[in-house]
Amino acid sequence: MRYLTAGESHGKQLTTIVEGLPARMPLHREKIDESLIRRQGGYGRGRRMQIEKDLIEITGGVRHGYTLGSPVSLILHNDDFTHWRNIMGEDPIGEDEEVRRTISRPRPGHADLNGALKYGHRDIRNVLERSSARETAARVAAGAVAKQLLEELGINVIGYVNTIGGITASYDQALSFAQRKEQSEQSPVRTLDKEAEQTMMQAIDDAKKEGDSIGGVVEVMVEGMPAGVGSYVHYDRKLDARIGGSVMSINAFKGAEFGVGFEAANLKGSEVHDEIAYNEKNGYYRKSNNLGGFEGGMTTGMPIIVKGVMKPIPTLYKPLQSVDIDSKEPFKASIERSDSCAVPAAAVVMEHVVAWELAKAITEQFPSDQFPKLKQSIEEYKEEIRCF
Ligand SMILES: Cc1cc2nc3c(=O)[nH]c(=O)nc-3n(C[C@H](O)[C@H](O)[C@H](O)COP(=O)(O)O)c2cc1C
Ligand SMILES: C=C(O[C@@H]1CC(C(=O)O)=C[C@@H](OP(=O)(O)O)[C@H]1O)C(=O)O
Repeated sequence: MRYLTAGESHGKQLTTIVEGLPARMPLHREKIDESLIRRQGGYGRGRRMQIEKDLIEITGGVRHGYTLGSPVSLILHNDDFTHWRNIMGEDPIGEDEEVRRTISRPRPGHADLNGALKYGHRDIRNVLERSSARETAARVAAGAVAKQLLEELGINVIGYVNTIGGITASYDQALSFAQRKEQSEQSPVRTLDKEAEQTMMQAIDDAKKEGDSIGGVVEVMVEGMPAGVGSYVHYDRKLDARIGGSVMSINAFKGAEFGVGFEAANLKGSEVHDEIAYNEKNGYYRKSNNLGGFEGGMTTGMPIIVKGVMKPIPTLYKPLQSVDIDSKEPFKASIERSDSCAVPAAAVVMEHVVAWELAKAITEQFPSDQFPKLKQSIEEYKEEIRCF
């Protein structure tokens, strides 16, 4: 499976083309919409999210609620385009001053300066339109398709907030998938810790008041993945590495860790490695899950626990020092309308990029032209490893 996205933040629409999905898989548009609406929410977002109402239009690859095996094409209209028609239209510009006004003061922390240098854009708008995290809506659409494939196979994925602006949620590690899902969905900051929620919201308000921004950590939990998905034989088939790369590809994400992650550096082997046990009902299982569901680039069959760290949003209402690329004079960076904290929204994005990588690995490993055969093959594999 693979997908491509196209579209600018204030352009007409975002397009996602998903290729390689099994044929005859049920696909519900409403479930994609649910994911998109969840991504739009979360405390700390700016005014743009009040303008957009992200709903998907399926324009190919699906008939009467089932995939055909042909590419699935998903369209997401940018409602804000009506305000940007002059600035973002594809036709050559005329003499209108308003249209020709360009952005020449790159924001530290965004893609502005590097993108301008790389593509030779003197108008930084040509960079920021595509580097904007608006594109994560198109990625969530692809992930929502992947989630439907996984759900049909009994695999569930949920993302929630672990830390915002230095405030870390504390919660019982034994919380079930269903509890994590319910609690995160009820929380305005999508955390599992009711007490930390208020302090997190206060931290977002404080940052906003100061014209500043804050980041955080999000966590994704996956239940129901059978052991042995992924591979140890080549770097590019190690599933934890693929997930890590995908998490890092989310705008503003700076790192990923599985299970105890970086803390492993401070622990002994006996404190890290998850002892192996067996019972007839479930087959092999681990007595702990310190490694977050991966060994040797393959799933262990334990829940996958992966964290991603998001830096603070680069656009600041109290802008940082920058250099105007026209005059070369020092200036304050340009101020674009912005979120002050997008960590809760990013939890939904990460949930969907992880889901994509899992669905992709499954369709590579099992026969996947026809969805009923894929489902049957996974059932047989689960039984095989239970008795192994
Ligand atoms: C959901 C989400 C919303 C974001 N909103 C903004 C925003 O409003 N303003 C901003 O400057 N950056 C925002 N970002 C972060 C930038 O898109 C990101 O920092 C930029 O693309 C540069 O890429 P890098 O940080 O990965 O290096 C957001 C990121 C995510 C995931
Ligand atoms: C549009 C989205 O996020 C945008 C991501 C973003 C950025 O620089 O990454 C900047 C802001 O764009 P705007 O200036 O239009 O308000 C965010 O709103 C979205 O998440 O759908």
